[in-house]
Amino acid sequence: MMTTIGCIADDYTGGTDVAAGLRRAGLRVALVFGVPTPDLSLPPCDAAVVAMKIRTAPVELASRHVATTYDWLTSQGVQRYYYKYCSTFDSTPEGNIGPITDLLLQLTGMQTSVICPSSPIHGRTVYQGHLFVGDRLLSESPLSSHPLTPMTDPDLVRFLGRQTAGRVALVSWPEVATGPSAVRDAVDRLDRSGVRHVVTDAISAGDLRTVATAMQDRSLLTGAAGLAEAWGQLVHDRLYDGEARRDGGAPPAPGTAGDEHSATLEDGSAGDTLVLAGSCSAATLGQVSEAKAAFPSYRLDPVRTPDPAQMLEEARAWLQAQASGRPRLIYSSATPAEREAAIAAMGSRTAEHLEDVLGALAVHAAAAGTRRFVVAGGETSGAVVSALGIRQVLVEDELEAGVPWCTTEGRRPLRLLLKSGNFGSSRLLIEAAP
Ligand SMILES: Nc1ncnc2c1ncn2[C@@H]1O[C@H](COP(=O)(O)OP(=O)(O)OP(=O)(O)O)[C@@H](O)[C@H]1O
Ligand SMILES: O=C(O)[C@@H](O)C(=O)CO
Repeated sequence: MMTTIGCIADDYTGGTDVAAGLRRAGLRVALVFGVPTPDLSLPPCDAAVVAMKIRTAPVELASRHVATTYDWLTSQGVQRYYYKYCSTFDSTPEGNIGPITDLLLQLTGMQTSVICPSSPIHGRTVYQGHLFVGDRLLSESPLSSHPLTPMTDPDLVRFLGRQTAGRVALVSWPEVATGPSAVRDAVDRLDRSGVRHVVTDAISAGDLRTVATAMQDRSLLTGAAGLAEAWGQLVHDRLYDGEARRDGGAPPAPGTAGDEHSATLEDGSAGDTLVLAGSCSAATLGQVSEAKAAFPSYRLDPVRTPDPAQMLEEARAWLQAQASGRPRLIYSSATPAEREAAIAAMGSRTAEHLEDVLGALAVHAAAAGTRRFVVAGGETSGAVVSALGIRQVLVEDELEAGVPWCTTEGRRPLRLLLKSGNFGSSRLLIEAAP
């Protein structure tokens, strides 16, 4: 079986989100965490997602990781590439969306790419080049106070223009509404005039389908999970001509069936769930507040304990004192004012320290027998998954849109739910930890 789409996601929850979208499109999806090493090979799948931790990495480092990943995907037979960034375009004026797209254009030999973060299933839409979160402009949404990538400019053409030397232009909604050939003609025209990045409006799943149809034969598309799902549907229809979309379709693990994995875990340790929250998004803060009322919780508070080693020690002692077989929550999630106080107490590396502490706590819990981990936040998920040494997972059912369960291979699999900061209903953490 040929792997048709190779997707490079710039953070771990972005990886699970896009894997869920491709799976929803009916494709068999493999999900790899971190820069793949040459010894790693893909299981049979239609689409492969490599989830990386490069959203806020220095441009040079992120570019190196992407080039290595691109080569690896190519060595696995991939011929079409998707660069998945956040549906809220999380990045800084320095990068990395512009520089990484430029690099992938160069590697694929393409002149232009579409830039389409629209993901209506999550309430993200792009109109006249402006990114909306629900009914608010990006700059008026809670993303404007994100701890790592505060998004204060909703104009994607202008904002991306700061990240790249390439020309950026817009294909606006009236052209998208006209249909795939109008979009194709508009992009071709811009292509000929030297434009490298074409922001495309899209306010509905139908618009994404139009953009995907127009661009489906290109070697490189970029966007959030929405465009990937639309592209995945076209690929599915081509690969499985006339077949109904299968419900999911994770690739089978060598020697075991995914369902057996789930059954073992559900039988033995469903209650023994550790919830780790590092996301400070509005959605996560609401979910943490509900979860705190439902099961034992512990707050990592840099103001109370500014020394990271001591913070880890105290949290580990708390964890050890909890009865096993019950959900537990450890969180650093905080409001903007609390974060400011945290940074004043712990210093400029506060975010990194907190990620490290949460990762170390996951390792500690796994050694003590916990098999289910629920993690809130992309960077936080990256830290936890790396600390646990997880390289590859099967993508299974979504608990909520864009939040799928993932299962590791092997005799004692771990179940992971990696939740994007802004995703999910207020009860998501409770639903995830029965
Ligand atoms: N109390 C705190 N003070 C300062 N920084 C914090 C605090 N708690 C968490 N952080 C940091 O904030 C960052 C949150 O980013 P993360 O990607 O995990 O969540 P998110 O951005 O909401 O999620 P996503 O990327 O999925 O949208 C992490 O680096 C985390 O360590
Ligand atoms: O696109 C999104 O909003 C998410 O998949 C994400 O990238 C969160 O980090």
